Amino acid sequence: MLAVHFGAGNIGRGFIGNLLYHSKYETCFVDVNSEIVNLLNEKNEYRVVLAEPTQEEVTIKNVRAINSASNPEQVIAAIAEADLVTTAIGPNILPLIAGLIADGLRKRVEQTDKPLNIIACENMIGGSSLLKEKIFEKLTADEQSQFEGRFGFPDSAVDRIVPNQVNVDKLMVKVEPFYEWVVEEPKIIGEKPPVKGITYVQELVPYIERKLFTVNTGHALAAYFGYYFGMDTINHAMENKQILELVEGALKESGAFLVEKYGFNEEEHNKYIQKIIGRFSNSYIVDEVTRVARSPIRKLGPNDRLVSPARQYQEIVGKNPEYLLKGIAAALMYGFQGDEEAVQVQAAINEQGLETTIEKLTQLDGTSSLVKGIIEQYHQL
Ligand SMILES: NC(=O)C1=CN([C@@H]2O[C@H](COP(=O)(O)OP(=O)(O)OC[C@H]3O[C@@H](n4cnc5c(N)ncnc54)[C@H](O)[C@@H]3O)[C@@H](O)[C@H]2O)C=CC1
Ligand SMILES: O=P(O)(O)OC[C@H]1O[C@](O)(CO)[C@@H](O)[C@@H]1O
Repeated sequence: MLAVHFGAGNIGRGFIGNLLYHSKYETCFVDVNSEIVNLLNEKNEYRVVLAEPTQEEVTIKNVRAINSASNPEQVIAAIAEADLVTTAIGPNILPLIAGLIADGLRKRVEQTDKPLNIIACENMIGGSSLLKEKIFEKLTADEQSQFEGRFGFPDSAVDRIVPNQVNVDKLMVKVEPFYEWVVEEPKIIGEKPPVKGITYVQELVPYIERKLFTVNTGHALAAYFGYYFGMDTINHAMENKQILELVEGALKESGAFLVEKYGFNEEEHNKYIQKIIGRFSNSYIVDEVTRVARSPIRKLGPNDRLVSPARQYQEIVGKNPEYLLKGIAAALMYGFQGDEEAVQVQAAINEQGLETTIEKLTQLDGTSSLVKGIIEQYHQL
């Protein structure tokens, strides 16, 4: 079985590639980083090390790679033959690979009528659906109806913390032991990809909201408050009592609406929160706050990990959240010069003012109590 995976980065090698290998796939990575592509083709294997006391190590074999910038025709040929296509490249990059995938699918229909599933493994709601939309924009109406029944784009939720790392062995990747990959079954076309480690569910939304608004909300808050209080890494931030309380406070707020909305068991959900806080505090992982805080414009978006839980808390619980709004304020203050989006946010606040910037980024109404609450928290910080 052949899997074509876009993005040979942390999640690509450390998580998805790992599961694909253990499920007997040959994995063809597609990336634009020529160093990583060349190394993968030279070695055809790499190591994954677990960030825990045992430092257990596995060797992932049966891998190769294609540089899509220089060899797009090879990517097209690989998609035409693939049994599964996956991505872990970042939400902002998905639209950029849509044309190449569309060409691959065109070639495939000339060669075979075998169905294919394309699964985006990104930190976002509806990643595969977005990729489908962008691919379908490239197609004629006839192609759209032909592709509709043949290619599935099930959405998915992926959870595994893999920090940025510089290792002597450049292919080696250190990952936390925990992982979860949930895929929506109804949108699969043909047989379910037999990947050991995928949990197939009938309805993904509760899983992805629980994950995004707990793991990613808490992580982002640890990063934004960590940066605000001058911390370098997430586990150092979590050692700070004040930050721990702020993160726990926000997760109790997101938990309150998640439990109400989806009927999760409250006690189980509290255990889930504590488990996640434990994962953030893993001292075997050196995860810089600037990685977890990256791309604040994306993270301040209306459907992302900060604004969506704040809005849903207000709608479902019936009052303004406190910690989530404080977290949004901390994200607005994030001024790391090495992050282009952080620089843009600071410039927007200086040039257009706080309220207009909040409105533009979050798409919340400037007169709403949520925006007023964010402004109040911003001035208190
Ligand atoms: N690192 C983590 O702990 C987690 C990350 N994620 C999500 O997984 C996705 C990937 O994140 P990471 O692996 O951490 O990022 P990363 O930066 O380590 O890897 C991304 C890879 O995509 C490649 N890439 C960029 N543009 C490309 C293009 N046009 N075509 C092909 N490849 C391209 C890059 O060269 C890089 O190797 C993101 O959506 C992230 O939110 C999800 C869960 C956990
Ligand atoms: O990858 P994003 O969306 O920038 O979010 C940052 C953080 O969220 C996580 O992916 C957790 O799932 C972190 O490991 C991580 O990097």
